Amino acid sequence: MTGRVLPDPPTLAREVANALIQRLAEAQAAGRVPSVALTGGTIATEIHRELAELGPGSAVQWHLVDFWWGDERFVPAGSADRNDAEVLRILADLGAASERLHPMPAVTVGCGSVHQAAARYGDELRRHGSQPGTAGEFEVVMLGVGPDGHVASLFPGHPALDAEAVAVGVTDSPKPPPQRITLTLPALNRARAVWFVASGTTKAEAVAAAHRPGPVTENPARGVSGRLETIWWMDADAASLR
Ligand SMILES: O=C1O[C@H](COP(=O)(O)O)[C@@H](O)[C@H](O)[C@H]1O
Repeated sequence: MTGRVLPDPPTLAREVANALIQRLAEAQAAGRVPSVALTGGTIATEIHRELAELGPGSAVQWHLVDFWWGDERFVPAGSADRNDAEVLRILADLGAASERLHPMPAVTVGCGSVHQAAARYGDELRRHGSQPGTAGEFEVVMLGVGPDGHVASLFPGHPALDAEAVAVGVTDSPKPPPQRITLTLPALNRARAVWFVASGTTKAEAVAAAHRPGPVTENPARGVSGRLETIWWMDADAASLR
């Protein structure tokens, strides 16, 4: 596990966006079509805005990247509550291929329950992973961290932490909105690299706890790591209690 500490949120966001661009370009140069799992959250929003600035003219072929989400709020498409609300437009502007954008299902008339929607997303990810030419794993999983140590929509003490399916529905998220879809620990752990992103003093205790050994159910961030790399990207405030 590696820690990268940047002085403040803007510097952190720029550094992570630059690193992601570099990682995607390297993966493409090595002949891979990388899959990235995006996250929601305060610092993630800033990272996405930096991608919008730095992405054009970079070495990344944006139409040859698959974008997935680690979790999503099960609300109507376009709702400001959705993790994909702003970044979908940013990715489209960068030239991402519409068939390589994989937003989690939104609430629509007749869409079924959040559990059915989660199962559909899991099927989509499994189908993609079994296609020839795909490694079936994420190049990078990005994860914001809640003040309670939640990652994606995997909350402390929640039964979803024990799920073995690829994605599950959550109906009782302690953080609103209550209905969410989340990738599970086994799915998030199918990653070459896991990058946690955390900023601000409200995250400091959760970040420190994630670095201590202990039960995953107390701090879900403890349960995720990359096969080749796990990086904690933090600003100085988030890193202050490590
Ligand atoms: O609800 C969520 O919260 C976390 C962290 O968000 P933040 O605003 O406290 O940084 C986020 O990572 C997750 O994707 C999201 O659904």
